Parts: sequence; structure tokens; C-alpha cells
Amino acid sequence: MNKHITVLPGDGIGPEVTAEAQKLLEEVAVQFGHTFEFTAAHIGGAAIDAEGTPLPEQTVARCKASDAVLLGAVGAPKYDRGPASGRPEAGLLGLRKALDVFANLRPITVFPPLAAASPLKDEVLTNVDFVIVRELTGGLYFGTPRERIQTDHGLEVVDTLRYSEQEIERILRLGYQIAQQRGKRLTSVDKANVLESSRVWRETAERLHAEYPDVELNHLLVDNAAMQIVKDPGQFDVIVTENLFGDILSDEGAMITGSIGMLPSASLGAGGPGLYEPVHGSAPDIAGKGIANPLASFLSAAMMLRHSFGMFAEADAVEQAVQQVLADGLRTADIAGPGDTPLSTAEMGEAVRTRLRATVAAK
Ligand SMILES: NC(=O)C1=CN([C@@H]2O[C@H](COP(=O)(O)OP(=O)(O)OC[C@H]3O[C@@H](n4cnc5c(N)ncnc54)[C@H](O)[C@@H]3O)[C@@H](O)[C@H]2O)C=CC1
Ligand SMILES: CC(C)CC(=O)C(=O)O
Ligand SMILES: [Mg+2]
Repeated sequence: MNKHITVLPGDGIGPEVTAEAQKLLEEVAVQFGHTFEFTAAHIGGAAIDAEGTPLPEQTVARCKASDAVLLGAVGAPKYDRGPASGRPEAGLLGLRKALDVFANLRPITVFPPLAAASPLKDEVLTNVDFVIVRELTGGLYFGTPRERIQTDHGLEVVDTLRYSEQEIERILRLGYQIAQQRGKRLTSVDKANVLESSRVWRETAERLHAEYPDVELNHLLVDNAAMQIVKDPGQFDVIVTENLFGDILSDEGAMITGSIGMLPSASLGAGGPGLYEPVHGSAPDIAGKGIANPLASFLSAAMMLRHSFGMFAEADAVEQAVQQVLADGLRTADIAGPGDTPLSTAEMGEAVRTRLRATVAAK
């Protein structure tokens, strides 16, 4: 198959992990007889520096014209002053909106060799395999007005949490459908004891339940959900929630796996190109050192192969190669134990490509 992938390295460790993910995809193409064409474009701080805006029109056009988009991360402290609309993060939010990728899938999988890297005890880690389905293009990150108002008694600030019923319904439907394909248990997370948007969210989840009677539905308030994810993560199958709650809960979920450097994501919409990115940010504290964990980006690439290209054997091969390096005891610094010699980003990339070649050759 011939596929065109737009690559948006972004900022900080984004270019470091994305370069290795592209090499891995190139290896997949060689091993499985595909042609992947890559086009790089600017986003975030890199786009501000090069083109004066965090989301150039050309970047959006290239993404829309491609089969899938691979993104690194955006953001750096040097852009932290000024209005939110001019920051690198605005570029990513704008791209998600432009591609209409309203559903962000964040699978939380524990790789057994990494159990020691998790802060949770072994008995709590048993049977942990769930996915967070996060609404991605609505809610507090997009609502207007968003402003600072100088009043007679000082500064007031406004952010707006706004959802249409249609936006709530489409993400809940996807949550039900994913639950139907998995363990048939859907946990809808909201703050219906306080927020009106959450009350409509809960009512909609209840109304739609009649169409998905084979799925067991339960509701959790988000504060309790945050606790339950640490206390007993094995209870979850599919968590569906709104944008802000999903952002926070997925970083919490990432730590169950040992490191945020392990957590991939797929952002999908109604038929356009999917956007694939690790859950982590640009990690300014380690950027430029060549030590970032690229596995979240590799697992995001596997999600691209599966969800956008229907390349199931290829996606499985990437995931097996990742499992194999971990089983062989190879670790980047974030998942290394006391006796481990951490690999660099590039060394981990090479190790996964070597396992991929071996996996394919063995078949
Ligand atoms: N999707 C995106 O582009 C995201 C961008 N950001 C942006 O990234 C910048 C930094 O945000 P932070 O809050 O520090 O979150 P972060 O996710 O970048 O980093 C949090 C911590 O995790 C570590 N970490 C992250 N990814 C890692 C990896 N692959 N390997 C090893 N360690 C890793 C970092 O070193 C840091 O100690 C901010 O500008 C933020 O807005 C944050 C989250 C997502
Ligand atoms: C720009 C932020 C909303 C990115 C982020 O933290 C995320 O999507 O997880
Ligand atoms: Mg986040």
C-alpha cells in the first residue's frame, strides 16, 4: 500500500521521538512491502519561530491532504508569556479542531516487564487494560469567551466550558461502540454533582444506553475516578469523559504503566486523517539530551497502522517489537531500575527496529 504521512515534530523532545518513530515506520514499509511517503511541517513553537504562527495554514492543508498525521509535542517555556492564543499549545488545539478529530483514544496497558517501574503494587496491576476515550475538540479548552477583564475591584478571568448535545452524544456513542468491541463495560466520568454540562453528559449517557443494552454502564464523579484509577485500575474497561477530565486522568493513568513515555494516543474523527501522538508533552527538562523514551511515539505509530491504514499485522509487529525490547531488559532512563544502564532515544529506536526485523523474519 502507498500512504502519505505528514510529520509534525514540534518542540522539545517532539523532534527526538518523532525522528525515531519515522525510522520505525520506514522499517515497517520495507519489511511489509509498503511505500510510506513522509512530509514534514511546522507546528507549535517551531512554527512560531519559522513562520510567525503556531499553526500555519500550509500545515493544516498538508495534514488534510495526507492519510495520517504523526505529531511529536508542542510547547516550551520561552513562549509562556503573552495570550494563550499565540502559544505553541494553541497550534495543537487548532489542528485538532481543523481535522475534527473529536475522539482521543488513550489505551492504558501495563507491559509485564515494566511492573517494577510502576508505583503501584503487583497485585493492583493485575488485569490492567483499559482505554480512556477523551472528547478532544470541545469543552473548556475551546469555549469562548476566554478573557481577562479589568474591573473596579481588580482583575477577573473567564474560561468557558461549553458543549453542544451533539458533541456529547457523538463521543458517548463512540465510547459505547468501543466498549462493545472490548469488555462491554463503560464508565462515564463527569462532575454531575456540580456542572450543568456534566448533568447533560450523564442524561445523554443514560438515554443512549437503550441502544447499547449489551454494555454495562456506570457513572463516576471525576474526583472519585481519579482515586479509583490508582486504587483499583483493573476495574475499568472503557472510560469516556470530556476534554479536561480526560487530559488529567490519562496522565494519571500513564503512571500505572511506569512512565508517561509509554502512553500512546490516536485522535480520530469522522473519516478524515487521524492524528497520532504520544500523550506526553515537550518535556523541556530533558529536551536536547537524547534520552527521551520514544516508545509512546512508536506505540502511537502502531495505532496509526491499525486505525488509519487497516494494517493489523504491521501494528502487531511493532507492538511485539516493543514488548520484546522490554522483555530483553532494555530501558530508557524514565523506566530504568537501579541496575539498568539506560539507552538513549536513538539506541532504543535501533533496538526496536532490530526486534521488528527479527519478528517479521520469524514468520
Ligand atoms: N501533546 C502535547 O504536545 C503536549 C504538550 N504539553 C506541553 O509540554 C510542555 C511541558 O509540559 P509538562 O507539564 O512538563 O509535561 P511533559 O509531559 O512534557 O513532561 C512531564 C514529565 O514527564 C517527563 N517525560 C515526558 N515525556 C517523556 C518521555 N518521552 N521520556 C521520558 N520522560 C518524559 C518529562 O521529562 C517531565 O519530567 C508544556 O509547554 C506543555 O504545555 C504538555 C502535554 C501534552
Ligand atoms: C495542549 C494540551 C491540551 C495538550 C495536552 O496536554 C494533551 O492533549 O494531553
Ligand atoms: Mg495532557
